[in-house]
Amino acid sequence: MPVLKVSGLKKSFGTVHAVRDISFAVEGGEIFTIIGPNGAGKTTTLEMIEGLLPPDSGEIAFGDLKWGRNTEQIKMEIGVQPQSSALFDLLTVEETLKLFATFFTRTKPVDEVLEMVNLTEQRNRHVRKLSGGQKQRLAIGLAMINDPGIIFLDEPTTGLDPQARRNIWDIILKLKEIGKTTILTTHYMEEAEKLSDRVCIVDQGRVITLDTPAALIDRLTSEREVRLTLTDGEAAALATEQTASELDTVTKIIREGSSLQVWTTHPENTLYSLFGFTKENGYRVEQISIREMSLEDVFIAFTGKEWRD
Ligand SMILES: Nc1ncnc2c1ncn2[C@@H]1O[C@H](COP(=O)(O)OP(=O)(O)OP(=O)(O)O)[C@@H](O)[C@H]1O
Repeated sequence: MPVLKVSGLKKSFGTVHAVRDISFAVEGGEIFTIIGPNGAGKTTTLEMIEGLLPPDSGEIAFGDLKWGRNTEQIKMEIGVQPQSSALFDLLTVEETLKLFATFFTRTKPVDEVLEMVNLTEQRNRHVRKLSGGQKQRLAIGLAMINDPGIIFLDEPTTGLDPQARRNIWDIILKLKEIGKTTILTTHYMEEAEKLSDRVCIVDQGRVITLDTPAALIDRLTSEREVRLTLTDGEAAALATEQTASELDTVTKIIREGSSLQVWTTHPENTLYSLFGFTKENGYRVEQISIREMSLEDVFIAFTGKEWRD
């Protein structure tokens, strides 16, 4: 049984349809990531699931538990990372954790939480003195203070530098190691690809597609981009372009000077044919590569939009 099942969620604000139709199920222990462009409805979806915002319609079930009927039990089972702007500047890290611990009957020892989010050394530091990354780690610590099974992290790495982002990734992976379920939203494609067991792409309030990062990428790999650069200049590249355009497996070619980008359904066969041609004509190939597909390509293919962080 999934630990969370969401069916047909809808939410409008006046005339804005923030969430039009969102359904998915999350299995225990997975890192489940919702990605989508600005305004796609990610935060609205999370807030409905977290019980902070009532949906206009749709169902949210944590196993057998539902908001309204089992509100107190659900609050014990989930951890929500507060916006770091909601932290109290004049409290220390430890005081903040202890304060949040008073909201719950069951709590994880503060020392363990400090250790998990790597803030043991900063335990006596005031919140206002923390770096952006440290504040975010504290916010994640607050989400785990009641030792929940399911943790919601809404864009935990937005605005952080690459090292601070990686520190947060380590915490998310540690949570997985100890069997927690994490539901994450992010703007960063690389992050979704690296961390997620499954990725749900949302756009305009709807689920566009949902699968493992590898499976999503596989769906696109029927076509690959082969790049080659010839040492013998533009004329050689032109002739090679002509040959490539006659191959059945080639769907698109872009030539810039002596470099070619060739999209093909069969990269190996295409390369054999092109190498045959260049060898026959005495052209030398300086560089060659087959580009790896990324989750970013999947996003563009499914939404028709360029990805911007
Ligand atoms: N309280 C609100 N009142 C009115 N409109 C809202 C409210 N909250 C969200 N919206 C609108 O609903 C849409 C979805 O917003 P939401 O914040 O859920 O998207 P998001 O995917 O989380 O975006 P971002 O990546 O920018 O955080 C947007 O058009 C937003 O302006």
